[in-house]
Amino acid sequence: MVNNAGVNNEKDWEKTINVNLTSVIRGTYIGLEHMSKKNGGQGGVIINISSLAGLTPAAYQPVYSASKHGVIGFTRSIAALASIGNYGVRINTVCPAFVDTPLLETIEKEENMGEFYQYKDKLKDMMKCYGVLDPSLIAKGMVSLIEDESSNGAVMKITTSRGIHFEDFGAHQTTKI
Ligand SMILES: NC(=O)C1=CN([C@@H]2O[C@H](COP(=O)(O)OP(=O)(O)OC[C@H]3O[C@@H](n4cnc5c(N)ncnc54)[C@H](O)[C@@H]3O)[C@@H](O)[C@H]2O)C=CC1
Ligand SMILES: CC/C=C\C[C@H](O)C(=O)/C=C/C=C/C=C\C=C\[C@@H](O)C/C=C\CCC(=O)O
Repeated sequence: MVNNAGVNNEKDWEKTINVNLTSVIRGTYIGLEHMSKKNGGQGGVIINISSLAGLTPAAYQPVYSASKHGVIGFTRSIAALASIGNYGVRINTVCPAFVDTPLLETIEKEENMGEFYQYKDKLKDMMKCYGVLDPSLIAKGMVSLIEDESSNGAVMKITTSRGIHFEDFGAHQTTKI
């Protein structure tokens, strides 16, 4: 199961939270209800789509970034639970940088960018600097996650400079305290 739907809308930012985060949580719970071996399901893989903006600050997309940070926190947590509870379901996050899809056109619209519309050229400069990925590379990353039985909870990043790779949260998968 892939929870992929997403919007970039800083003007209607509640919608961004609803679509990008609330729906991912709801979708994951529905998926687990059907897939978890605890419920008589056959197991499987759930992939939740976040973004590189879920790992770094995004100055002109603060709520988009918050929603994507939320996806990572929720997914890593529920993946840990799935492992402890022997659900037989692996759950992962994928964080692409810019990808060549209609989503990128939203930066040209005041109705999406709201007060951050004035910074649209800065976002375009970022795209020029970091490049724009072909969607096929995201599909390739997802297939490799589905095939890799050892990576429950892992956060995959996909960038033009480093290709498909993983965020390193350290051996204990947590922060220093
Ligand atoms: N394009 C990019 O640069 C990047 C995109 N992403 C994420 O990838 C995912 C896919 O986005 P893209 O294909 O790039 O954008 P897109 O705009 O081409 O596709 C988004 C899809 O979400 C669906 N959607 C939006 N609101 C919905 C709703 N309320 N109910 C059901 N479906 C809804 C749309 O119908 C559309 O099919 C999103 O979660 C996005 O945040 C992550 C990183 C980079
Ligand atoms: C603008 C349209 C809406 C969303 C696009 C997408 O979801 C998004 O947020 C894309 C972000 C792309 C970021 C690209 C580069 C970012 C660079 C640095 O800030 C990241 C720094 C470190 C990552 C290093 C790595 O592990 O590769």
